[in-house]
Amino acid sequence: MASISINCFFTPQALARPTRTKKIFAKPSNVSGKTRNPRKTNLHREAELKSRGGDKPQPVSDAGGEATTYTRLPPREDFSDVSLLSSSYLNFSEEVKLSESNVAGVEENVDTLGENDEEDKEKEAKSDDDEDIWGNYRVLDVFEGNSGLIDEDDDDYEDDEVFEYGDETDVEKSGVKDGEAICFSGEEEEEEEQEDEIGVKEKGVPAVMRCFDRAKIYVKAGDGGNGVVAFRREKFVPFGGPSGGDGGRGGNVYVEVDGSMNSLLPFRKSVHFRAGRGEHGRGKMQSGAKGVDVVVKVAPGTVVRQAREVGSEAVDDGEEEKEVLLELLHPGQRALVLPGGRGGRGNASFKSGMNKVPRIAENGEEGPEMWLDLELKLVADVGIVGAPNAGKSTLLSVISAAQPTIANYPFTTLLPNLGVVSFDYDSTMVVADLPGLLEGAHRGFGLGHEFLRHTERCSALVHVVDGSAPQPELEFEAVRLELELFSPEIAEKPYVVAYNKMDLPDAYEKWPMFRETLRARGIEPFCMSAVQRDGTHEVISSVYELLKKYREANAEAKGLYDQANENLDHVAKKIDKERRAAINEFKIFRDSGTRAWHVVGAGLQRFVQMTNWRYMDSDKRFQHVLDACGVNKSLKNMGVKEGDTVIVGEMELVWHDSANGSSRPTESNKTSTDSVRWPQWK
Ligand SMILES: Nc1nc2c(ncn2[C@@H]2O[C@H](COP(=O)(O)OP(=O)(O)OP(=O)(O)O)[C@@H](O)[C@H]2O)c(=O)[nH]1
Ligand SMILES: [Mg+2]
Repeated sequence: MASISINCFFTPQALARPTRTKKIFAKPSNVSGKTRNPRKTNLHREAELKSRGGDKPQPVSDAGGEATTYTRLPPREDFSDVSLLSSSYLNFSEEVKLSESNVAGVEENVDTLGENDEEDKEKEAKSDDDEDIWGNYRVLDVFEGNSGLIDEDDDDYEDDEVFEYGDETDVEKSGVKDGEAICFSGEEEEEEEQEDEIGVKEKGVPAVMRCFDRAKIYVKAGDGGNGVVAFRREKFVPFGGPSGGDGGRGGNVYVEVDGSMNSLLPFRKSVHFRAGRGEHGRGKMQSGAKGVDVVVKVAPGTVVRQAREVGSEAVDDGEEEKEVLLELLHPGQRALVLPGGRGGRGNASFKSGMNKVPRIAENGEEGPEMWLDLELKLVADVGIVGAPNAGKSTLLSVISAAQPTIANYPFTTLLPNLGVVSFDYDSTMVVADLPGLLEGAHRGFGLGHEFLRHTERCSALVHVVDGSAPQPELEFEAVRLELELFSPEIAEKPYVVAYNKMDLPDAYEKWPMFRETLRARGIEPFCMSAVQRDGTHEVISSVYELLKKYREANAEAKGLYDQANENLDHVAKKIDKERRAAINEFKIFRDSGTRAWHVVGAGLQRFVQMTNWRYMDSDKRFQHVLDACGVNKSLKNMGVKEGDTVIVGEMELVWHDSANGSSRPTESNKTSTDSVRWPQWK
């Protein structure tokens, strides 16, 4: 702490604010507001200098240059917004089970839900930040007796008024009870965007049919609970020492494969998944409980990618690179996607030989958040492809217990149907009946294109040809060509050709010709009448043989694949690593528009977020850390001047040069705006 008295001080200006109401609630994250977000002003940055090595020596300010003081600017937001506080009871927790009820009735709900309702719900959810307020309030209670330094003025009562958020009506309205994870339903802004993205291809398809195999969801891990400052007070135990417990860890977000799901349709209703936040620490060395995890259930065959944040200012260049995070194929597979935020340390953790009475505690770390793109690729062994109306669904209905819609017009099948074909007790295969393919399908004509990617996972294909078509050979060629154009990998898969509708005289007559044409190409076609169940067994036996060969050939590779994917927590590990960046890795920019200095670094940002400004020692620690990690020095080298705005993480401060070394806030400032209820720092 010696460096503080010599050099720089960051003194939250909130200390100089006339009432203590806002001071108590002031959160650094709210101080800078959205427009102050350093990331958003990157475009206007004039200079970019790295903290180490790349610093350009700049003339140091004349005024003093020795001692400096930072002063925090007052927050702009109104913290007495009762609507925000109303949801501070929300405890997000418990597993999210995507029940069937989510699926049912989507069609009606999607159209009728008002946008305003959704916005309101989103606001309520976002205000879970206000749990800090709740936590702080409880901390204050602990120290009610030590209030020698407290202003019991009217403002305090205002505080209390603000805290009358036991208005459970709002909570009830939101439909969220304690111990429940939160999912919002209906059409969302991001959902609209999602539809826009694929709307071009899927124009004319009913809303409920769209996106069933693609979804965009928002996941957020729970914030850590706050640590508290407390001291042991007991009869006959003088100087009991610090006893503030640590906050609990926030809940994790998992993605798990649910074997009973076969589409991503439930995500049209439920987009947001938030894990519960950790409980705050308490006196008597009691640590807070861990937040409850959220498990997002997906269908087997779901590919998870990181999505571009909805509303982000990133230039949308259409096919932006999306990293595949996970491929979840087998029921029961579970991946940790987002780890919960760390709990803040209580003052017991800060006890040291030098400081036996620490009056400092940390906020819990904010849980990471992310938008995820989910894409479902069916895990079928065999795919039935062919032109529209060829009899694909009829074939599936005959060989399995599936009951797809069958009708005498093209595009009866809009979504793939799955059926299980069993020859014996242990010889089964999953067969998918796909929507018909048209010429130009690879360019997006018709419906089949959207679903062709499902065949990427199939081991073999059955190509059904409509024998009653004017020229079955041409129809066969056209579909083959589409497959090849869409993906050479699909075209290389082993396949069986089934010439259908042999019961019709027309088809029967064309059969010899068709067979000869294909034989000339080295393909031995099968003929059948799906309606009459003639010849279907041969077709299916033949494709099963292909499948067996494929399975045998891939048995070894599959074993290796499963082993490699046993631990699916790599996403969380990566995120954790990014968040735990060293505190002395930062960059300093100067915004050309606002002329503010931005100090940007993941480690620093996390430090600022976890600093609880209500405790006096936090200021000291903050200044000490900024000094120790070289921020002050770098700023001075770059030519920061008296009165300049400096934004560190999400904290906005004003740089003050001072001629004398003791530029702490005056005593009067401290007492008039004091907000702490424990022994004053001397
Ligand atoms: N006569 C006769 N009609 C058949 C046969 N197989 C299917 N059909 C008829 O052909 C029509 C289309 O059958 P679907 O099974 O719906 O054809 P599909 O290939 O699934 O068609 P889409 O889903 O639209 O691509 C229906 O009217 C069936 O009854 C058959 O072997 N003989
Ligand atoms: Mg069909």
